Amino acid sequence: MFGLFKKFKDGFSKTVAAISEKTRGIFGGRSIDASSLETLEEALYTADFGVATTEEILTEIKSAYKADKDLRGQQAAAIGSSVLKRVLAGSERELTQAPTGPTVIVMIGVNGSGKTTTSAKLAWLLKQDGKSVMLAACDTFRAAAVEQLKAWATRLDLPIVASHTGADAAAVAFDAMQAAKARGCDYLIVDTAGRLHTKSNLMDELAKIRRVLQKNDPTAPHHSWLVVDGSLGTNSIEQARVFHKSFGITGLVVTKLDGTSRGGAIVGIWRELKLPIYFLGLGEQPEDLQPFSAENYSKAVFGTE
Ligand SMILES: Nc1nc2c(ncn2[C@@H]2O[C@H](COP(=O)(O)OP(=O)(O)OP(=O)(O)O)[C@@H](O)[C@H]2O)c(=O)[nH]1
Repeated sequence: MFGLFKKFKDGFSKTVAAISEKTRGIFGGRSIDASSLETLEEALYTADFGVATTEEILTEIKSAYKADKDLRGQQAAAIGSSVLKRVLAGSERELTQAPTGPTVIVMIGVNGSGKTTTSAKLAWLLKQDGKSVMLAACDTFRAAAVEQLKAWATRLDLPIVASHTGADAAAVAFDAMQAAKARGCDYLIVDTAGRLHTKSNLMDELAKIRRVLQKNDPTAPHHSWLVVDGSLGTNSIEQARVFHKSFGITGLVVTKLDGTSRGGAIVGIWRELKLPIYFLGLGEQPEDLQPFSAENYSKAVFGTE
């Protein structure tokens, strides 16, 4: 659904530029040599592909180079791209709808990771697909968060249940769930306050939100997604691990990849956590949330299309 290769290409342009600057455009067409292999290795580390993936890519390119001293940059890029696709096998997951009632998606993450923006973008995407969506403004902690989501709801013409800053987030979730059911909505997207996984009172709040959703539907929430700031690179892995342990994350959204040269981090995140990646944030506009595609990603970062 919705996948657009151009969005991936544009979204990862900083990562691609960083690799190509370092390697002086190795994938452009000229032949590979020992020194370009070395700079490629450096470039892959800089783009945050991590040790295991960088080694895997290099090993395969080196063995192709051994067999053919005239190996072209484009062939090396195709090898890199196919290694990525292999490593990322199983990482994509399409958003599915629950058999009955609203499918409830809860957005979780540390402060500023992009939860509010992602909630709005996802609602827009689903609306484009003909689904009815309701937003729940459960970030009652950050002063401007409720207004921010309300502004998105107005801009995108979406229903929203909101209260005031400081209100009980679980009470908002309860009301939103009832409203979504009463309206027969296909999806309910619950934005929550940013929190550090070390703050137990805020982690308790998440548990409470989950409990009140379950009062209305024992199978809810159907998705508990951790929204991860991709520009933090592999530093976000440990954070994700702890969230997963204490809350049971069912998937990831990786945001802000358009603003970073560390787009390789996605591979490390997948290798370490093995949590499905549903969507990527590749910009600030509604259409910049894209379903994760290992194929598009692999092609975009190695410029093989
Ligand atoms: N470039 C870019 N910016 C993004 C993306 N996603 C979010 N942002 C920006 O990141 C900033 C923080 O996003 P929010 O959605 O407010 O983050 P949040 O997680 O709701 O923040 P808290 O409620 O404080 O935890 C905003 O300025 C967003 O516009 C993205 O994919 N690309």
